[in-house]
Amino acid sequence: MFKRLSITFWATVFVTVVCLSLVGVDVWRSINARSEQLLEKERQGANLARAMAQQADDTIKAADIALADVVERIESDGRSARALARLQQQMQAQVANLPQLVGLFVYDESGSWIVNSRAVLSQAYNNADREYFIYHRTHTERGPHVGLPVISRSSGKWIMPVSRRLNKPDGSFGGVVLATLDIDYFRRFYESLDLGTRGAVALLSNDGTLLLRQPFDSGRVGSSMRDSELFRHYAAAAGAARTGSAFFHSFHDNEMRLNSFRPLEHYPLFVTAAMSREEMLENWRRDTFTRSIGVVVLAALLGFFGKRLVDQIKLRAQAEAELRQARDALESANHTLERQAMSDGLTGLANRRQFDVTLGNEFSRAMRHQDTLAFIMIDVDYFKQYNDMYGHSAGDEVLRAVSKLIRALTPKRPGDLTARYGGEEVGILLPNTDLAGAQAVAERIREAVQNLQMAHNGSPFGVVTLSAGVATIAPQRGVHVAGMLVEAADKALYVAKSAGRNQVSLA
Ligand SMILES: Nc1nc2c(ncn2[C@@H]2O[C@H](COP(=O)(O)OP(=O)(O)OP(=O)(O)O)[C@@H](O)[C@H]2O)c(=O)[nH]1
Repeated sequence: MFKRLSITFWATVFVTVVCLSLVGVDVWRSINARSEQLLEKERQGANLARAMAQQADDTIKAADIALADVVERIESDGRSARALARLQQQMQAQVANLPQLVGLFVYDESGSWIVNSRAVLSQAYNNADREYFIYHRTHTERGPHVGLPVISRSSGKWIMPVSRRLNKPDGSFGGVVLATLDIDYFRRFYESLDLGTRGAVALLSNDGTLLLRQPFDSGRVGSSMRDSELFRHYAAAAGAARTGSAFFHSFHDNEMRLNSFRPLEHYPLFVTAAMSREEMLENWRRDTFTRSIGVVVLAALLGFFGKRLVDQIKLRAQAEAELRQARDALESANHTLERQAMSDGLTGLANRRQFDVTLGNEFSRAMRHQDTLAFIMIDVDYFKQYNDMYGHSAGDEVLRAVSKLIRALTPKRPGDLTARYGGEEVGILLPNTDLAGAQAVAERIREAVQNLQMAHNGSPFGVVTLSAGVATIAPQRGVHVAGMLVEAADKALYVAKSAGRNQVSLA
């Protein structure tokens, strides 16, 4: 089946396959590069989330340790002026040691300052209305509480409150110990993270309240994100599944981002590092676009030159087919010419030239193989009279009819040859034939012609007859030549004519 398809078909298939492969490989490479890029960004996001969670955990933990210490001292040393003075110094030292701490404060059960790290006690501020104060007054748990960021009444800065409850000796509410963390401390850290220009990070409580977001927007602090895709996903997960990455539309600006989220180890909070999908794929898009243009141009060039190549092949194939046709026509014309050159136009028998060539060849062969070569010379009787009586054309007809008969009755072995030897003479060459065999052939022909009963009033027989002379030779090198065989047959023919015609005579 394949053999029947032309070379141009295969060339077209080849060029098409090469072009499609080029485009296919590039598409495949692009898809792979995209997956790689996303995977790389996912890894980067996970690392950022880990760093953020660690930083938040460490920052809060350090403040919380200070708080626990203060709680322990007040509850064991009491609230005497001396004890508070000593505590104040210690608190001051703690704040100086921890850069994230803005201040440490102790409030009594009414929300008024008892002692703080600043050494200034103003009664102008009362924090009984703060969320963390209300929380501790209404909750008996002794653990730390991370509150919503607020603007500090004493410093005017954004701070994040971390607090613990103070108990009186009877276990009733005795006030609050508060550490205020500098929001700028978090923001500086978040700014150092590489999230691209459209990235965002956030610190949230496990109940879906936004504590802090970068880019910072004071209006969003404390807002609920319970309806966000991120929080719904996080809240539905449990255990190790709370650490992961997924694409979500931003709750704030609807941008599609890859969010890498992770809970804090010691506090009911979690962080998320989010990178814009558009931005993540920007490099990949640019790269793919440039490369695709290159590939398309390359494929177009390949296609263009491939088409030209196919056209050239087509033209060549056409030219070759035409050449083959011309060659075949020439060969057939040559064969015809050859045949015409070697045969006689009137009788269709071999002509004298072919006879001479064949005689030479067969004579040599007989000499080599020490075979006998026979020759019969046939001549139509009283043919001059026939021509004179019936006309030359009728004479030609007789020659044709006689030749046809002779050819039909001559053996068809290789080397046997019937040729028009002269005007109305026909010669039959019979290799490897003895005298008796050749005589039988001659006699059969003579009889058959006579039996044709072609009227010939110029002949004493009344019909066209012929005479034949038969000769054979077993050629020997240096003794015989081919002409001797013809000569002997000719002589025998003369004898047949002299003896009255319509007979076969042997040499
Ligand atoms: N129609 C025709 N006549 C031919 C052709 N070739 C030779 N002849 C004639 O054949 C005749 C041969 O005559 P001759 O050689 O005298 O012998 P004949 O008349 O046949 O007498 P015998 O051979 O002695 O019986 C001549 O008249 C030639 O013109 C030919 O191609 N066509």
